[in-house]
Parts: sequence; structure tokens; C-alpha cells
Amino acid sequence: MKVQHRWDLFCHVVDNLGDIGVTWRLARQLAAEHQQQVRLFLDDFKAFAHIAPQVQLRAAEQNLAGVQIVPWARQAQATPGDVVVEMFGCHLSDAFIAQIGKASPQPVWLNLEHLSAEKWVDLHHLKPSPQSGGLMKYFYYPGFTDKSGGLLRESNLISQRDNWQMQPSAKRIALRALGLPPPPDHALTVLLFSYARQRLDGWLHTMAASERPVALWVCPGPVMTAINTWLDMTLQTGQITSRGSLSIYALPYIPQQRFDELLWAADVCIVRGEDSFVRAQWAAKPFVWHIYPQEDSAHDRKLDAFLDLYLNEADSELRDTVVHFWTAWNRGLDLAPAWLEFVSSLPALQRHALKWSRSLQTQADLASQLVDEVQQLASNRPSLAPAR
Ligand SMILES: Cc1cn([C@H]2C[C@H](O)[C@@H](COP(=O)(O)OP(=O)(O)O[C@H]3O[C@@H](C)[C@H](O)[C@@H](O)[C@H]3O)O2)c(=O)[nH]c1=O
Repeated sequence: MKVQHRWDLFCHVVDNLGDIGVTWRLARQLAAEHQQQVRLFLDDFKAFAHIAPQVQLRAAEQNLAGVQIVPWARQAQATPGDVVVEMFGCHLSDAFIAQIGKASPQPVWLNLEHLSAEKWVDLHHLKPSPQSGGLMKYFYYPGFTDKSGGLLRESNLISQRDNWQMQPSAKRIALRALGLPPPPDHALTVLLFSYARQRLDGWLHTMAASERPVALWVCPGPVMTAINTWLDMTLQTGQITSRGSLSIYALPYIPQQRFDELLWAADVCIVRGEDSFVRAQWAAKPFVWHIYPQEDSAHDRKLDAFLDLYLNEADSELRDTVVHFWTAWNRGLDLAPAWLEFVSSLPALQRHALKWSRSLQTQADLASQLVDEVQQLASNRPSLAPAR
């Protein structure tokens, strides 16, 4: 039987939406699917409001989707719960760490790390790290293998996706609800959620000149600058414009609970970071991962490690197609030749995406694994009490 614990998740937003994006998805799942009591300490409510518009920016405390949300600074007066999770190595205040040290029984303390397909992840997952004052912190690594901590996946996600895909009207209704004009008949639909990128001209020209109409849905963010330069105008949120066969639509922010529908509705997804990268895989769509750039080219190793896994069972033609386009995207090269190759392989890429998604589904999801691990770590400590 699952014990109900009091969880404290700590999220420091470094940049972008991924820190709160992953944390919010995990928090909601812990509360809704595992009946855990979740409190989320957060330092950037404006970033949060992009993906959860109902959030109040200045509330001292609020409850959303069964999660208690409090400003970061409140940790100074807070008593730790049964489980403390630092998201992505964000640092807790000394005052809160002192409270962890004083708590009896001591909370299970974890650092949930960034996602990587690199092999070392399996070796480091759940390793303890002794802290000063006799405290112990465990490192939790998400990942793609059975020895890693898994990927976030809601229990009904795949059935929801399949039901949605099977209803011919679902796409039309969703697009309307998302404020998207219906794309022209037989159009190729492309969702663009990437980092800033130069040299989009060749790609945009190629789409504008293609026989098949293309609808490009652009999420808010810095990539819009290069698109506006090419368009020679400033496309406002909610506005659409066309050049030849290409229509470009500037999307508003979409609540996280509806973000999947954009991926499900698109034929090709260009995603980034961690959460949208994982969601594109659950959407089972041909996709491109714009990886978060890191120092010392660490992102190249991460990208290669994922491609090795993702393409392990692909034939050499498909492998080349994916590698060419992903490399061109991530290295800032001209995209036109690799795009044409990619688009002409879409049926095979689609089959591959579905096969990959099915293979990932055999893994236990991250939240379930985390709850089980915490329960085990907690029960190895003689006196950790369930929530009162
Ligand atoms: C555009 C958009 C995004 N989202 C959500 C989906 C995701 O949960 C989140 C975006 O997160 P990601 O896809 O991870 O991309 P990101 O680039 O925003 O986040 C990145 O942040 C850096 C600090 C990390 O180091 C990176 O690894 C990565 O997490 O925003 C919406 O809910 N609605 C929207 O309209």
C-alpha cells in the first residue's frame, strides 16, 4: 500500500520554461495520481503563469491542481515535509537545510537531475551523497533505460492521445480552442518550439516554395526574431501571414495541460529542452530536438547519446535522414537540403516514432518510480512517519 507523504518540491527558474515545466508536471502527477501532499516552493511566478495562466502572481499561498504553491522565500520559516526534492540542483537556503537537520525523523532528501541518455546516468541514479551534519542526499536521474529513473508520463496519456487521434473532429476542435486557424487541406503542419536560431531563411524559402501547403505554428520565444527578419514584419501573437505555400502563425502561450494537443495535431514537432522533448516522444511524432546549449559542448555528447538510442533499430537511410536534419538544426547550418530529405521520409519517420514511443512505454514512469523509491528509502529509516 502506498503511504501518503508530505512532499516539498523546490524549483528555481534559471531561464526558459523547463525548470517549472518539469516541476509542475511532476507536482501535478504526484498529487493527482499518487495522492501525495505536495507543496511547491517557486521563485519565478511570471514564468509559471505562461504555462499555468490561473496562477496568482503575488499570493502568499495558493492551491492549484491539488498542489500547494508558495513563494521561494517562505522556506525560511517552513518546517520540512517527509520528502524534500531539489529540482535540477537548485540550492536550498541554509535555514531550510538546518531545519532538515533538526527534523525527526529526517526527511528523504533528493536532487532530481537533468535528463540525459548518456550511459553514466544508470550508474549514478539513486546514489547517496553525504552532506555536512550527517545528512544524506540522493541523486535521482531521469532516463530512457530500466536502470534510470524513467520519464514523466501520466497514467492515461497514451490512451488520451490515441482517443484524440482516432476522433476526426478532435483536431479541428482543439485547433479552434487553441485559437489556431484551420490549416489548408492536406497541409503539412509543423510545430516550432525551439531556441533562437540564425539561418532559417533557406528552410522558410523551401517551405514557401513547396507544392504542398505548410502551416508553421510558432510558439512564443526568441526564434520569432529570425522569422520576423525573413518576413520583414513583426508578426504579433495570434496573427497569421502567408508567403507562397507557407502560412506562419504566432501562437500565444498554451496552458501546459493543453500543450500535448499541439504536438498531437502537428505532423512534425520541433521541440527543445527536456519536457517538450519528452512530450514529442509520447506524441509519437517525427521530431527534431533543439538541445539546450551547454558549455564545453556537453550538449553534443547528450545529443549523440540520445540519437544512438533513438536510432538503434532504424535502418541506415532513416538514421542518416534524422542525423542530417538534427545536426543541421543544432549546428546552425542551412536547413534546406536536410529538410527536403526529412519531409520525403515522413511515413517512415512516423512509423519509427510510434515504435519508439511503444518501446518507452514498457518502462515505469518517473513519478511512479520516484514514489516507490521514496517509500523504500523512507522505510529503511526506522522512524519516518506517514503524513498526519
Ligand atoms: C511554448 C509553451 C511551452 N509550454 C511548456 C511545455 C514544457 O513543460 C515547458 C518548456 O520546457 P522545455 O521543453 O523543457 O524547454 P525549455 O527550453 O523552456 O526548458 C529548458 O530550461 C533550461 C533551464 C533547462 O536547463 C533545459 O534543460 C530545459 O529544461 O513549457 C507550455 O505549457 N505552453 C506553451 O505554450
